[in-house]
Amino acid sequence: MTSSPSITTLSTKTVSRDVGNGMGNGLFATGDINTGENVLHVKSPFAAVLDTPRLEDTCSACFGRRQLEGVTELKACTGCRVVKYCDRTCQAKDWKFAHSLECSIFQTQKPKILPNNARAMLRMVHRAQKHKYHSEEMDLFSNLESHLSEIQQDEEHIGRITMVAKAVKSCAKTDLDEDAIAQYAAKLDVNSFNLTTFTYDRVGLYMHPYAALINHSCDYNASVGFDGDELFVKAIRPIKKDEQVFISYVDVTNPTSQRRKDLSERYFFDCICSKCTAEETEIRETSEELRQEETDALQAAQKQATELFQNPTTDSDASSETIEKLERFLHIFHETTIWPLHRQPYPSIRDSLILSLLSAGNFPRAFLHAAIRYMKIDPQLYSDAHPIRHLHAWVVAKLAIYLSQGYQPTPQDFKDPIPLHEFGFNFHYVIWYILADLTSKQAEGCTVPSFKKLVVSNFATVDEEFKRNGIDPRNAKGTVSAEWTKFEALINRALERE
Ligand SMILES: C[S@@+](CC[C@H](N)C(=O)[O-])C[C@H]1O[C@@H](n2cnc3c(N)ncnc32)[C@H](O)[C@@H]1O
Repeated sequence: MTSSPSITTLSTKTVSRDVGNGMGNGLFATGDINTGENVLHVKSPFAAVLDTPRLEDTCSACFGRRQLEGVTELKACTGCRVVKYCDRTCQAKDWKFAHSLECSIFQTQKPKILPNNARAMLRMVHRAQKHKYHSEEMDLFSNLESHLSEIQQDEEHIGRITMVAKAVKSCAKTDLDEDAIAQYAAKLDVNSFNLTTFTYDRVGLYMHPYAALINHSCDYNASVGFDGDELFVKAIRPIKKDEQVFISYVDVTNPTSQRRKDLSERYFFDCICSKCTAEETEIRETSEELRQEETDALQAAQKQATELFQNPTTDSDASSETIEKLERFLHIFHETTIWPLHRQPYPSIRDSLILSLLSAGNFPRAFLHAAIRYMKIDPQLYSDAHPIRHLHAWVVAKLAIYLSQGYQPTPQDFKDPIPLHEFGFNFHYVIWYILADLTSKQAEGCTVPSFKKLVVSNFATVDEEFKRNGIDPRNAKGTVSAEWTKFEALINRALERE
C-alpha cells in the first residue's frame, strides 16, 4: 500500500510503501528530484532532545541555531534549571512543545539529570497522552520497526532498554506499562537520527516517524541535515520518479566489514547494497595484485591502527600526547607509501587530529590538515553536492580568515613542521576562491538554509573587502590562480613531511 502523508508540518516528494525483501517500509520519489532539492522537510520534530553535556551550552529550543547566528548568553529555565534558552521566544516555544509537561519531573530528579533517550521518551509519552500528535504521526510511529525480539536475545541490550523504561515509568505521568514504554525505547534506538547543528556538530537525538521510514544504502542518494529543530533530507544526486530514497546510517567511508558490523549491531540487518557487493570483489582482486612486501606493509600499518582504535581518544582531546599519537599514526600510513590518503582509518585519524589541534589552539597546523582534507581527500570520498564536502571547505576558509586577521603565532607555532610564516601564499585570494566556489555550488549543495546563508554572507564580506581596495578578483584570474598554485604547493609540502 502507498501513502502520502497529510501531516501539516511536513512537506515531501515521497510516498511510503512496503519494499519487500526484508526491508520493511521505505520512501519512494513521487517525481524526479534534482540534486540539492528537498526530498523531505519536517518543520517540527516528533521528539528532539540535547545530549546531556550540551544542556549546559546549547539552547534546548533552537538547538544552537541562534547561538551560531550571534546569541551569546543562555538563560536557564527558572523552574528546573536543567534546560537553557536563548531568550523568552525560545523558552515559550519549548514550553508549548513539551517542557510544560516535564519541568516538574526534572525538578524532582535533581541533582540527577535523565539521559537523552529517557528525556526523549518522556516527551513522546506525554505529548501522545495530551493528543499533541497528528493521528497519522501516531500511526506511523506505531508501525515502525522496533527489533524488540532481536534485542531480547542480547542480555546487555535488553538490560539497557528495561532500565530506561523503568526510569521513565517511575517518573512519567502515564498509564502505559513498562513493556509499552520499552517498545518506545527500542523504536527510538532503531529510528532516531543524530541531531546536529547547521554546521554539522552533533548535539542530541531527533525522532520523526515519517523521516524514520528512509532505509539505508552505502550507495545512498540523499543526505540528512538539521537547521535548528527542522529536518531536511536532500537529494545528493538526481533521484528518478518511483526510485527508493536511501540515506546512510553509518560512516560509509569505513571498509565493508566495519559497515556491516555497525549496521547489524544497531539496525539488525546485513547490507547487500551494490557498494558492499562491489567492494568485496575489488578487495579480493586488489590483494591478488599486491606484491608480498606491499601486503606486509599494509598489514603492519593496519595492525598499528587497530591498536589505536582499541584505545580511542575523545575527539577533541587537546593534550600534546594525543596530538603526538595521532601524528605518529598518520606517519605510519604515510610511510607505507601505498596506503591511499582517503582509505580508512587514515582520514578518520586526520579528522580527530584537526579537532585536537583546534582544541589545543594550534590553528596553523589545524589549517594545514584541514586543507589536505579539503584538497586531497574529500574529492575522493564525497560528491560535489555532499554536505561534508561543503562543511570541510568552510572550515578551511574560516581558519584562513582567522589566521589572516592578526593571528599572533605562539612559540609552539615556530616549532611546527611548516611554520605559519613559511606558508607563502596570499590568504585573501585563497579565501576568496574557496568562498566563491562554495557560493557558486549552493543551489546544488545539500547543506541546510542557515549554512548556505552563512557561506553567502561571508563571501559577500570578503568580496566587499576586495572591492574597497579597488580589486575585483574575478578580473584578476592570473593572480588568483598563482596564489592557488602556491597554496597547492604548501599542501604537497605538508604531505611530504607527514
Ligand atoms: C530507520 S528504520 C527504516 C524503516 C523501516 N524499513 C520500517 O519499515 O520501519 C531501520 C530499519 O529498516 C530496515 N532496513 C533499513 N535499511 C535496510 C537495508 N538496506 N536492508 C535491509 N533492511 C533495512 C532494518 O530493519 C532497520 O533496522
